[in-house]
Amino acid sequence: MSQDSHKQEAARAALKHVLPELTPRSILGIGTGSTVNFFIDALAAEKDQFDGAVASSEATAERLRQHGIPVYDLNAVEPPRFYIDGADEANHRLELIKGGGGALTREKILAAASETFLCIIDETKQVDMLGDFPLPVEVIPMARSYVGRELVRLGGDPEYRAGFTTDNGNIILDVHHLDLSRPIKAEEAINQITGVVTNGLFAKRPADRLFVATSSGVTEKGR
Ligand SMILES: O=C(CO)[C@H](O)[C@H](O)COP(=O)(O)O
Repeated sequence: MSQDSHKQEAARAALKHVLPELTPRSILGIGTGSTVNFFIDALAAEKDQFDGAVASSEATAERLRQHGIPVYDLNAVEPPRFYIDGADEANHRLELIKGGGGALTREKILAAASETFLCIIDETKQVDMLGDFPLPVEVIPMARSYVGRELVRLGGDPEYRAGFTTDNGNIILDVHHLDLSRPIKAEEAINQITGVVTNGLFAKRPADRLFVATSSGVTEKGR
């Protein structure tokens, strides 16, 4: 099975989990990326079963609208019943690295604001220790050099994501070689740097449930 088929399988498993809990008033938080796109495409057939969605990016909002799914401002609705999103890495404690697509800040807001965070990945994203994937850090543009120097002081090797601007008008530094053996500490330390909007470690708010698509089917892990 291809990686895309695995992503699709994980998305289908999450949808199966979500559907029995939806009411016509339910709001869903929807993440960003190729795995979640499979979820959105499958969700479209069920759009009568819930009210609408809050999107973690302009790209996701556009895809939802194309399917006729209403998209709301987070401030205008009740807390989303579920937040569904992919990840770049997930460890056995369901801590994640996210932000490969650059939507990490809105993703973190939705993960925080939603009742239950479901993460959908293919098996290539499963790791024993976070950190092979460079950690995305969203930064206010004028603080780029300062934040870069501070990240070096923390042991990292930041790389400017050239030509990319987030939906919030900021830049991304992808940080290699950080020691993420204590993910909550690292998440807090990086967020303390003035000029950092947030970083892509989801350790203080890990996923509640992880759906991992493997060659022998989808496994589910909960916290
Ligand atoms: O965090 C993300 C976007 O900011 C994505 O969830 C992450 O990059 C995984 O993407 P994909 O499903 O395309 O592999």
